[in-house]
Amino acid sequence: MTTISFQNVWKEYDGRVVLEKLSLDIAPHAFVALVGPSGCGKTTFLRMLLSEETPTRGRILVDGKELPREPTVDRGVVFQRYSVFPHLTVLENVVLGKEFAGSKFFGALFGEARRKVVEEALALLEEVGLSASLTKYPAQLSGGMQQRLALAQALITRPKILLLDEPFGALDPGIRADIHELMLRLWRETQMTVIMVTHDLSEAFRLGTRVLAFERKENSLLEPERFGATITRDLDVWPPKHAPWNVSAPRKTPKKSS
Ligand SMILES: Nc1ncnc2c1ncn2[C@@H]1O[C@H](COP(=O)(O)OP(=O)(O)OP(=O)(O)O)[C@@H](O)[C@H]1O
Repeated sequence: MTTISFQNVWKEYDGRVVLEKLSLDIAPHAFVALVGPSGCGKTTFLRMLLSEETPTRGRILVDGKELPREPTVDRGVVFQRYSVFPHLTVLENVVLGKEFAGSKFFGALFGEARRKVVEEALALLEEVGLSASLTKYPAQLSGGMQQRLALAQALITRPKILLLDEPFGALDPGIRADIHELMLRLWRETQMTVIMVTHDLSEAFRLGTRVLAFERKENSLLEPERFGATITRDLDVWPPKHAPWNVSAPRKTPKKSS
């Protein structure tokens, strides 16, 4: 079980404050949804958790230890415009995700080990609805299918922390609802902590156990670069999604008002 702690974290670019005074503890196995206006620093928050960016001030601790300086396979990510490997087929892309995780030196898997990974990849690809496209290349897939592939590639390593930057925004509503179910099932079946950026509030509450809103609290007309965004709302979502009685709760589709 993984705990994440932000201790007075600030992020500035060339003296421009993007994020400020971020202090929060994320409980083990949380599913945190981040919402906020465009440009308020949500992706920057994820990139700091991935070690693609470092805080200008403050500390980020995972299980009580400072984050490693480099990205590691126990932190998976799916970005909105994630590029899978164009020269590999759908199946090869997912298998490669596991091969990266299996060897520090990116060694290929052979024999029984490879057979098991291929089986796992096939099962995951079926869950994301790509079974009929195993031998296709990413350029032959729609944008939505490419995102499902990116998700399968990230999930096959069963990361301890999964970071999602609007991964479902491009999917059509039917597939999106199916992937929501898949995402919740995978999250429940593992100890994974998920942190997801979304612009869709209903998605935030549908998937999240906790919803964080980022916003700039103060603005200065004379010094527009002086203030960054911080957490302005921090809501626990009810009912708790960990509860066994909520696991197969039917989803209610809101009726459109005419
Ligand atoms: N490497 C960088 N160098 C300079 N400025 C950057 C860098 N990365 C991000 N920024 C700036 O930081 C601010 C926050 O960017 P970020 O992408 O984190 O916002 P966001 O909330 O994810 O936006 P959106 O919802 O539109 O995706 C933006 O003004 C952006 O221009």
